[in-house]
Amino acid sequence: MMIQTNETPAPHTDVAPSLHAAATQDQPETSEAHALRDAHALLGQNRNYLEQVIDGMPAGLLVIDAERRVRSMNRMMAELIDAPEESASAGHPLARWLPDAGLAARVSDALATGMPQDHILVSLEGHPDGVRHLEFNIRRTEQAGGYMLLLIGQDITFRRKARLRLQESEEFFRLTFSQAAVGIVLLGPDGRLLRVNGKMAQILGYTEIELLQRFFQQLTHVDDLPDELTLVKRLRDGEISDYQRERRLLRRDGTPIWVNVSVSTMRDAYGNQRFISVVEDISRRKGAEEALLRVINHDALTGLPNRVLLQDRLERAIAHAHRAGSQVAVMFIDLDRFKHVNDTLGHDAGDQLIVEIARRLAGSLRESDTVARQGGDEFVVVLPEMTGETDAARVARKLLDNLFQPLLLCGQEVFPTGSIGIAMYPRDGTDSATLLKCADSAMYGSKGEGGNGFSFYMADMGAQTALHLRMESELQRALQRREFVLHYQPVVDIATGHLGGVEALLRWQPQGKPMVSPADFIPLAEETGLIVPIGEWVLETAMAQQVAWQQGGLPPVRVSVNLSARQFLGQDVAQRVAVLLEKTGCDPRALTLEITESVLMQNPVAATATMARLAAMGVQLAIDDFGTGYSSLASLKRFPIHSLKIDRSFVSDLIDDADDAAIVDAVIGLAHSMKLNVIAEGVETADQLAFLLAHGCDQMQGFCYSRPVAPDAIEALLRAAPAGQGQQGNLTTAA
Ligand SMILES: Nc1nc2c(ncn2[C@@H]2O[C@@H]3COP(=O)(O)O[C@H]4[C@@H](O)[C@H](n5cnc6c(=O)[nH]c(N)nc65)O[C@@H]4COP(=O)(O)O[C@H]3[C@H]2O)c(=O)[nH]1
Repeated sequence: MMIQTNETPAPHTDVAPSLHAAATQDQPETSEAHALRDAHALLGQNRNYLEQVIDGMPAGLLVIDAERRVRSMNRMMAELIDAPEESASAGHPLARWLPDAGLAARVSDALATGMPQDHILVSLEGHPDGVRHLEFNIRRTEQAGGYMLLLIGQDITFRRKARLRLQESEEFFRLTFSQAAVGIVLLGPDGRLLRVNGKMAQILGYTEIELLQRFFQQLTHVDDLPDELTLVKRLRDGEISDYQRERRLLRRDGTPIWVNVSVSTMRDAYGNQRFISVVEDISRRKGAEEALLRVINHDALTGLPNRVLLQDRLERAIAHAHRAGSQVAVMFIDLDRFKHVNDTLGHDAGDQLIVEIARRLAGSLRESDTVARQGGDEFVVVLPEMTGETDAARVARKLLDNLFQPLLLCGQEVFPTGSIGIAMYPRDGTDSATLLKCADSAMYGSKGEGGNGFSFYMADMGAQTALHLRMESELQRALQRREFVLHYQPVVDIATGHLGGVEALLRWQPQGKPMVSPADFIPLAEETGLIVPIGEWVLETAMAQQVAWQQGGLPPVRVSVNLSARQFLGQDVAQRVAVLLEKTGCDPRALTLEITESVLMQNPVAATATMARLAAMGVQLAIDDFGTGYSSLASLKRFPIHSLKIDRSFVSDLIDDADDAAIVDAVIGLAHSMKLNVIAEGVETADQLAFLLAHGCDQMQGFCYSRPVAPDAIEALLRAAPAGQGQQGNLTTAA
């Protein structure tokens, strides 16, 4: 640095030799000269010192005169403005090194006003490291009557870049925070929301301001709150530094929304503990997951849990009961005659019925109970926390009552009923598979008792189920092996004792085994659907027999055939009968079809239509087991029937029970008023016969006349007494 002073324009180096020369002459030095020499020496020292200080300054210093010419600059300034040697730059105009209009203007101001000029930014292009940013402060000094300006410059390139970068990153973070696709929340240790971004507000349906007045405790679903509070406490206590969970938060309208929250702990600039929570809306994924789970765990038709979910619920109920020392009831429910609905009214009606049954079952139970669709027309109910069988029986009764409500299917009124089997945990089993198996067996027990009821599992039911299964396959084989035969029971005109006809009754004679009663296998055949081919065989055989007797020269005999529920309601029976009449050549007027009263009442509309078609063909129709189905005689008016068969149970107590006698009497009277032929079943004694005769009953069947017998026994009877003119006889011994 060149220090230019006012006392002499010459550099100090010029002064020193002369002073030195004066001292070397052998002349005594005057005290003035001595003082002057000392002063010069001191001045030289000071100047050196000053030059060193100025050159060592961490700032650049540049001195210009009033003409804006560079008078001097320190080394730092030379470096900053990329000027050559200090001396080489002296005398050059300032603009040569700092061609900046802003600086020039401030220089003018400083010269003109003497006011300090600060924070003047100058950017110099062309530096090998890129643009260099300098900050100048200007001070005016007076020297030798003129003004000089001191320009103090600092390289702020790095600081400026750093600030720019800081600004950029602040802006970046501000944008990231406000425009992030995830919700971001800053929380205080008490759970108060201190900052939230727009996405968070959007997820929850609040404004950002509204959220800032809330605590996370208010925004968390009650089911998730305990876990959340535990985790926040652990964060606060420093046990963990972050956590991540799937949670339900509450939207402004109170609806829950699934989110994924990642919470971590941090300290703010003042050292306060804060939690930063990143919240991601996962409701769509959860929705898809839940939809998938529903598909996996629920029955598509009814929306009820399926067997997968049932298994889970049952196991939970068992585990809970195990802990609580309570009981669980498992109910297996099977609809009675469901296949019949499917067959007669079609699958849509079947589906409709299943949906309605599901609704009724679910509506009869508490939320803690489970009703699942096991498949087809089978449902399973799990009742946790039972105190015993009485509890379970009460629910079963309620279920049956609620099922048995009229339902319109394809314009027809249907009264659904079901059979319920009940197994109890822990008495009948301690695992889900055993309990389900027991309930299933018990259900078969209930079916065997005629349906529309419930049975508890009993230890030997497993054996019964196995027996049923065996019989089912044996029945199937029986048809192929021709193990079925028909026996015929005479129907006698009471007044004359003449043979009025015969009833065909099925017998199963398995090879090498005792004969099986139809009462033992018809319900099973009905349940499994085997009754359809078996019934078809019966019809065809009975018709063929009727024709054979007639072709054998015997007088025409009326043959009655029993039609099962499934046969009558489940297939186009009129069409089948027509085909068989045609095939066998049987006269329709010689055929009576017997339908039980309960079958008629199951679906009166369909029954009327079928009966009308049969009657139009000339076939006669009889109501079997009358009195057991609770229908009134008046309700039979609409059916085109010819005969009424009074159930055996009324006839058997006729003599001892005045009520039964009154009923039989009333039935005979009313039936006659409706021009119906009355047949009494199961007449075993002469007293019963006498009563019936006295009360005008038309016909009878019973052991007192004949048991059901093989066809040749009937043939013998017919030969002895032609139909219509038959004589009283006793064929009982032939049975
Ligand atoms: N105790 C007593 N019983 C008498 C007397 N007279 C007749 N019986 C019995 O009463 C039943 C009358 O037939 P059902 O009421 O139609 O009752 C029938 C009928 O509902 C059904 N069934 C029999 N054959 C067929 C058939 O071919 N098709 C269908 N669908 N069901 C049949 O099986 C039931 C029982 O048939 P079965 O065992 O042959 O029993 C017959 C017959 O043997 C009597 O004086 N005293």
